[in-house]
Amino acid sequence: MSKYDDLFDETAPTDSVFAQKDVLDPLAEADEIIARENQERTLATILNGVHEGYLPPTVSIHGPPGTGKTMTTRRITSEFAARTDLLAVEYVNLKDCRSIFSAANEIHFALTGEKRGAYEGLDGVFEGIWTELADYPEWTVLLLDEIDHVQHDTNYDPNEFFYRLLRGEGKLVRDIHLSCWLLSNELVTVDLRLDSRVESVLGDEELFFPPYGRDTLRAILEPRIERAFCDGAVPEDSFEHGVRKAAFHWGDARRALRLFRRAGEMANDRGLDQVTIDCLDANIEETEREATIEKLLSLPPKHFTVLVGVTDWKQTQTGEIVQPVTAAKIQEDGTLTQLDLGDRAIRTVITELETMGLVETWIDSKGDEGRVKQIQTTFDPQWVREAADPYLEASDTLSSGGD
Ligand SMILES: Nc1ncnc2c1ncn2[C@@H]1O[C@H](COP(=O)(O)OP(=O)(O)OP(=O)(O)O)[C@@H](O)[C@H]1O
Repeated sequence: MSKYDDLFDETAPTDSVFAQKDVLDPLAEADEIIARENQERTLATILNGVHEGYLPPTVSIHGPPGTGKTMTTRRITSEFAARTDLLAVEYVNLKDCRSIFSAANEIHFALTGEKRGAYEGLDGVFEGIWTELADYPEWTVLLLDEIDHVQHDTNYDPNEFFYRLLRGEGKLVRDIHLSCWLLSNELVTVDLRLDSRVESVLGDEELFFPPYGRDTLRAILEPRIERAFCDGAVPEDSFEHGVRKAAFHWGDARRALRLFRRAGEMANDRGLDQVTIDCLDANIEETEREATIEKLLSLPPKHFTVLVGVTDWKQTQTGEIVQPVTAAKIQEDGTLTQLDLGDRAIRTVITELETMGLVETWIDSKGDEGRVKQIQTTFDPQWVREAADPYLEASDTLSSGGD
């Protein structure tokens, strides 16, 4: 027997708690969309506008991660398109687009299967988009997922991108009816500094997907847990506990699925035949850490930099991060000077970070200094440090020293 025979024998699933683990993969198509009837109805009503000759130029679909935005929007648009020749739908994910040009090129690719060379510029890409769309059905819905990843870059301004997409000459000349549905978590407009001509179109139609509460998460998870695990492997009290924790911490179906998958893996590792409450609890912190780091990585540069300022201004000799801090202390941070953020800008960003639930603030009376705002992260500040390297790697703005 080779060492690999032993290895594979040792790691082979015997007495696994799982019956069909892939049912817990959030990318697997859910059979049914649960508890999004209102959103489905709103989107269906918008789509039915084609029978009256009108679709809004934009529909902003926003809400926290894992709340069913992508799944609901893709399903309803494709079901509608399958029932009429009047409308086509295309889906583009902009998550990995690091520049305005690459975002436009990604749309070009979705429509034509090809990308344009950088030398053709935004003009070339949009010309290609309009030429292709001219041969599409009368109406096209373009789903632009993770639109909040589009950022200022050194060559183009997002206003330019949105203006061309929504109002472009090439589109008008060819009389193309395009409705752009913009899917995002939050803050599409905050860091883009969009001008009023673009903002007025972006504000067209809005649809919010709130986080899931306990009952909805239970309804989403129940059929999947039942299929994913062996009979009796997830006792009622463990299931309820997991649902309650997931609703409390995230309200996010994707993370809830991940939590149960991990807890099941832990039960297997421990040789248990049931997923215990302990297995769930042990994985909550890890899922929370991943969730927060994911959120940090999707922040605009100035928000991320201010968080670095909040967590980085002072450490003890053992490397412990000292919190809370004041806005004045944050300003002492070197990276902030690179981005040239003034006192007011920092305060605005802090308020936005607070709205996102990433920091908490309070006012302290400091004798002669008067009243001073104290700021600290709502999560383990070390996670900002963990996110820093991958963030810098992906960011043109910060790694090149600001724009
Ligand atoms: N209402 C629901 N019914 C059934 N499954 C759901 C529902 N909402 C979410 N899910 C599950 O969670 C996964 C994640 O949902 P989805 O990708 O639609 O979230 P999202 O809001 O677009 O997230 P993000 O903002 O991170 O892109 C889905 O693939 C599906 O497995």
